Amino acid sequence: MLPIEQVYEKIGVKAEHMEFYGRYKAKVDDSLYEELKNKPDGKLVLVTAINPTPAGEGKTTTTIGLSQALNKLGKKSAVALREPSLGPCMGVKGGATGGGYSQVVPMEDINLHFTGDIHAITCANNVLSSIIDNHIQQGNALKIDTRRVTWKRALDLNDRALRNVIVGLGGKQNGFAREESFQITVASEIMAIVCLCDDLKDLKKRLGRIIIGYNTENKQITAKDLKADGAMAALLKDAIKPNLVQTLENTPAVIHGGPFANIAHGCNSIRATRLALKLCDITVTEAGFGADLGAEKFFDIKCRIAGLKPDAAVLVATVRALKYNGGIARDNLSIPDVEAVRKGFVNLRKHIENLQKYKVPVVVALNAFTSDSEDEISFIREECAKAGATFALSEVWAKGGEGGLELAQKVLETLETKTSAFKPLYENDLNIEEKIETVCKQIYGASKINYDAKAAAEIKRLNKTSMRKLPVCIAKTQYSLSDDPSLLGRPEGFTVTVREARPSAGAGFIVVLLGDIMTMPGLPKQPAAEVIDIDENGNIIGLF
Ligand SMILES: Nc1ncnc2c1ncn2[C@@H]1O[C@H](COP(=O)(O)OP(=O)(O)O)[C@@H](O)[C@H]1O
Ligand SMILES: O=COP(=O)(O)O
Ligand SMILES: [Mg+2]
Repeated sequence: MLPIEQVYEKIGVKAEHMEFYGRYKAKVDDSLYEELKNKPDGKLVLVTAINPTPAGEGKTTTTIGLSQALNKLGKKSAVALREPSLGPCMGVKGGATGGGYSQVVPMEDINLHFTGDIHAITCANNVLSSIIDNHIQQGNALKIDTRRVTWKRALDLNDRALRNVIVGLGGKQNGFAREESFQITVASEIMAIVCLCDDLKDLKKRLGRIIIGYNTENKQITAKDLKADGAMAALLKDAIKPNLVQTLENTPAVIHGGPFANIAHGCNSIRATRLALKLCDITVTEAGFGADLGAEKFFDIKCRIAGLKPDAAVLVATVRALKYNGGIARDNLSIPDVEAVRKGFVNLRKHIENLQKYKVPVVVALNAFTSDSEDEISFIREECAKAGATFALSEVWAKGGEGGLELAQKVLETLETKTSAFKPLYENDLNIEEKIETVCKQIYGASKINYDAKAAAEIKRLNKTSMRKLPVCIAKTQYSLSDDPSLLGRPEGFTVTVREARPSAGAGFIVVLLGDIMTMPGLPKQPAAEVIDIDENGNIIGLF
């Protein structure tokens, strides 16, 4: 690693703009963006993927490798990534710093506590919870209905035992007993607000707008009603500043905000992306899980709110995920099987069609695994050609930037020869059901949408308020285009069920939960935590 100021001096960032967190990490405050804001933006490339296996298909790895390759070709390129959550780190997927020779470093720091942003977001979330319960204990002047507190406590871990708890037990001195639920911090509305706010002033306004629940006269109660917005903003003073680190090839990596894309909007912060666009020719960013989740939310929420216009999209596919979508069990995904690849190819084709609906040029990147066979790779290359999709084989995991030259050249060609006519999928003036229907039918391929009674009533109520014009943020399984994780490939003619709808008035979208999606994941049978350790020299081992 190079001392972090040496990495950023190359793209014009002076040390005086940087707040150092050791030699290899820094934060940057608004003064740098203020100096650069009249500069023209560089190009914006989104990296998304087909529906993944539980291990993930290499979007973050490809994002990093592509940017390294673009730098090798003499372009000034940076990555804009999300921060890892401790949930997956200790759970199934592990960290979120890429892999192989395409990683951001120092990976142990970034994957664990980084610069404390997610801890600060957890505290801001929970100071609001403590103020709510204290308000009720101290006479409840706002007449908060303790059965209708919608605000949840947060913790950045996978802990199913916290999904449904009771707080306030133990008698009068401990407050009023009520049902409570924890969500993982990356699903918190505070995380979304940090990712979508323009600056400190906007952050505070958004925090004040958070709806924490309703009172006994059915009036919605906000964080501002409880005078909590100031303290929350104070706790987030540093968390709203983007983090600067580097890749294994010493190229710039701006990392900030960490919402998942299944239970939240899945994109890194607007502030980090805007900054990267001023600092370099090509910003490569990513959005979580498959294009039905991360890319849809990147386009219809982040780009809409920020006025960003993506210039190209890289759609990551893997032989293993195509076979998984072709019906092969997880344990057999390394066995060559062109027939299974052919069957699963329908998923890739659907995502190509979906991305074309946003009028953004697409490049398919096949993220090569050592277990891939020549026949499987050739089949995918030929089928992409038949589908008229630009294709590149990416070996960035095994070779770093060197392995991404074909992909970088295809992306550069696309940027030079194809124009993006990006447009969100739906207009703000549709009502909430119409927005849900547009995404579910056009992107997922659903033929019918069912609404649980409670969700239908809440949507009916929201349509009568100014929140009718907000975009929807659909939470559903990442494994299937539908809301049923067992329906792989390209399911058609299916029905999805809206279980819950709730306003994130601060973030500026309506959260819509489909199927059995939960906002507090659980740990698996063998959590990654079991293989993480620290040796006598203080080196962390087992983190991946
Ligand atoms: N080509 C590859 N070969 C082997 N492992 C890979 C490859 N690409 C990614 N991985 C690993 O797969 C996991 C998921 O990669 P990641 O880039 O985090 O995917 P995503 O961002 O799509 O979830 C990581 O552990 C990463 O190291
Ligand atoms: O929200 C999920 O992000 P990844 O797909 O990068 O794990
Ligand atoms: Mg990722």
